[in-house]
This record gives sequence, structure tokens and C-alpha cells, in this order.
Amino acid sequence: LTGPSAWHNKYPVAHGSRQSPIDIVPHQASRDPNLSQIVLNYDRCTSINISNNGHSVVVEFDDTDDRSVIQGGPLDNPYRLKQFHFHWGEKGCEGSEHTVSGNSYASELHLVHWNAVKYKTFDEAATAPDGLAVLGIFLDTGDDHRWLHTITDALYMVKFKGSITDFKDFNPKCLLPSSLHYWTYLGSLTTPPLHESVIWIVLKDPITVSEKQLGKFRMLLFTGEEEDQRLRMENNFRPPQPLKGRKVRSSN
Ligand SMILES: CC[C@H](C)CCC(=O)Nc1ccc(S(N)(=O)=O)cc1
Ligand SMILES: [Zn+2]
Repeated sequence: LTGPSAWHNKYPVAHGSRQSPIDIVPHQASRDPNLSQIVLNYDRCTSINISNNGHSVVVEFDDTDDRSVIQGGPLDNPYRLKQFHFHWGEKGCEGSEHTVSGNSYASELHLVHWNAVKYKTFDEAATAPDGLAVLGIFLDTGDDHRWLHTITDALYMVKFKGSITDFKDFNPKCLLPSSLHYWTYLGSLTTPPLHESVIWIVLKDPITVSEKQLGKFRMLLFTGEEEDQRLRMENNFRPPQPLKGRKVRSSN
């Protein structure tokens, strides 16, 4: 037993008061006029590599200075881009982590940022209540996404758990939907260690990718090259967790 329902054994915070993901119910979210728009300054961002960590495919960035940050909205400081990764299902009707009125999207992209103003390292920020800011973007299936092929073309290089390869000059700005309207709430990492350190910013509008592009994520493996069992990487999403009285706010 290793899935989300067993995580509480080793990580009791799995039953904590601010766990993620959650089901977002739009008409129960409170419109907050004080919530400004979010601002993404990714123009000087520097991607470094792409890897398979046995849970997802991750693109990492150089976070040694403030070259790519998210700010505004619910954030009191600029947060530095550290990495992005995806969650997906085995078929188009499920795969996202957050759901909207009980409905899942086919996949969800997470852009992980950390508060380098208040904390010295990502690991320190990852354990602080205001340490991380994750921008969540839903993926819907439909037409091909014009820029996603840059990532899907590299997936064969990181098929096995533990594989990593160079991945330079990728700017995730090309993966944003047209509107930056969002919901925001206080939550956690959605995989162990499940730290309750994330200010979640979930964009309301999905981006569209094709079933073919999404299928390439499913050829990744949870298992390493040396393992005899080949387990396809799919359904790497945690189901929605109890809201426990939390308020979800909506941008205007
Ligand atoms: C202690 C250091 C750090 C926890 C270990 C590596 C890490 O970054 N984990 C992580 C990041 C993001 C998410 S999610 N899916 O965006 O909530 C889940 C797990
Ligand atoms: Zn994630």
C-alpha cells in the first residue's frame, strides 16, 4: 500500500488542516477586491534540465537570483521560480489534482516558486507556512498545444525514474492561458512530505493540449531502467482533500 491513502502512516500531516489539492466550488469562493492581479516576470528565466523523479517529469530553473518571479495577488513578496511539473491520469476524464465543482481536467501543471526574501533556501521555505507559491494551470484535451511539443519531444530522454537531461532556454510563459484570473487558498504540497507551506494560485482558464501530446506523458515510467517491472507513469494525482473551514478567494 503506497498510494495517497497510505501517506498518513509516514506523514501524519496528511490529515492536517490545510492539505491540497481541494475541490474548488466557484460560487462559494469569495471575490476579494483587495486581491490584485498576479504578475509573472519570466522573461529572463533560465531552464536547466528536465528529469523523471519517479513521481512526475520536472523542469528545473536557475533560482540563484530573482530572474524569474511571480508576485502580486495574495503574495506579500516576489517568489522565485524553482521548477515546474505535471500531474495526469490514464484517460482524458481525470488527471488534475484540483477539481472544479467536482469536475477533473485531464492534467494539471504546477509552477513551484519559493519566498527567497524571507528564507535562505528552497528547503527552508518548503517547511514555512508562507514559504512556497504554486501556480496551478489546468490542461484540457482538444487541439495540439503549439509549444508543448518542446517538452513532449524531450520525454523519451527521461523515460526511466532517475533520468535527467539538459533542457535549456524553455520559458514557461508559453504555457499560460489567455486570462490570469485565479482562485487562491492556503494549502500544502500534494505529494510527501505534504508540507503545509503552499500559497496556491489556481488559474480559472485551462490551456488546451491534444490527446496525442498527453499520451506522450503516459509513456514515462515510475520505475528505473534497472528494475524488471515497468510501471507506466499515470494517475500521479492526489484526490481532493477536506477544506476544513478554509476560504477560497477569487480574483476579479
Ligand atoms: C523539502 C524539500 C521539498 C519538499 C522536496 C522536493 C519538492 O519540491 N517537492 C514538491 C514540490 C511541489 C509539489 S506540488 N505537487 O506542486 O504540491 C509537491 C512536492
Ligand atoms: Zn504538483
